Amino acid sequence: MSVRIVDVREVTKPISSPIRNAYIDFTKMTTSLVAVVTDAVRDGKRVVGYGFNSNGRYGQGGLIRERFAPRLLEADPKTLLDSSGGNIDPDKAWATLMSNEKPGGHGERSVAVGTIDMAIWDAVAKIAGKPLFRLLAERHNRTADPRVFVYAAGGYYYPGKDLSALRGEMRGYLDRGYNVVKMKIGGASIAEDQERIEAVLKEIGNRAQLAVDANGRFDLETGIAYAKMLREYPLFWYEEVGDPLDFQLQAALAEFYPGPMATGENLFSHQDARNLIRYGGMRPDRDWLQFDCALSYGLCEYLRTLDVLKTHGWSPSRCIPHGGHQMSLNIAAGLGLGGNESYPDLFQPYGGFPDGVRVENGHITMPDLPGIGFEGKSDLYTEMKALAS
Ligand SMILES: O=C([O-])CC(=O)C(=O)O
Ligand SMILES: [Mg+2]
Repeated sequence: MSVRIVDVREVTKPISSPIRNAYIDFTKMTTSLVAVVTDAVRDGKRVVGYGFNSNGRYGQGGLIRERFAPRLLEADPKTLLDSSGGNIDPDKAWATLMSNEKPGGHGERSVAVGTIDMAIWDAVAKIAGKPLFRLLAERHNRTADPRVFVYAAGGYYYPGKDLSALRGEMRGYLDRGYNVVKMKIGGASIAEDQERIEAVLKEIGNRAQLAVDANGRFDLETGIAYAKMLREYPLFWYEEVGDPLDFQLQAALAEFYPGPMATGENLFSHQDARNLIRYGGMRPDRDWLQFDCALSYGLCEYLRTLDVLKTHGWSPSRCIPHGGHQMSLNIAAGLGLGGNESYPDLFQPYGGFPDGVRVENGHITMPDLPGIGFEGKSDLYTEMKALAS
């Protein structure tokens, strides 16, 4: 039985909150929600794949509706099929989306394509009748591991938030089963940030580790000043110190920071990822890579990024993607990434886990739901269904 994409729908939704990192506030943040409607039927229901983009970049309604969705809908349906003819080939769909696009200049376009790519993979796994993580493991001759490390990201600057509120937030994450928590730095003076870090470390004691995230705010001098302060603490990582494309800054920083560094959430292509690995001084024995497929041309591109890493001696287990969505949970469980971010109280209903999934010892276990598993998260699925119906 042949399959066809009959519609691609997009709606832009708010994911706003009054939080602030060192670079932006999220008072006007939005996301694009996409439905790829097929004519396939499984369990008596039409198969619809869903996707959305991660926080930090805004909804991509214009690009999706005007440029990318029409390419998919105008393509000869046969050119999008796999060799069996019974399912969509995500790489063929991806090539169609990217037809007549020049190389370079990754950003915004990569978010739009990543969002549609998520919906296509969801549809492909649903048509195959499998969880996406199991489909990926099979296609890559691996054994899926449904148990995935997750950490709690938060610790934002927030109007009126004092140290006791910050400590309370972190205590809440430990009570929910996390053993790594993350907080923002670089949005206050170094003395004030040090006070915030010490307050959190006192709160979490030896029950958890702390990661800190500067969101690309620092120049080299400030990044080094913070490195000298931070290296006195046993941190899980020091994240995104300077501009995402300033590989020389990242490499210079390694000389002042022996502990783990993390970066990559604002690199949007395998070529940019390769430049980070070539020139950024990142160390495969301790550092972490945070490329987020939902911002960077999707899973088809992420697979190319993983190939780049392999060529340069990096294990997929050094990747813990940004974004806190179920797509990266599937990639982690299927392809052996080191884990995934999560934001326990933010960006709902898009982030998080299917209903009933609990964090235990810093890990979740993926339920066996067809596709990415969105149908298992009722608040999210309510929004998705409204778009498709
Ligand atoms: O605050 C943000 O933009 C999100 C972020 O950096 C992260 O989750 O690492
Ligand atoms: Mg970050």
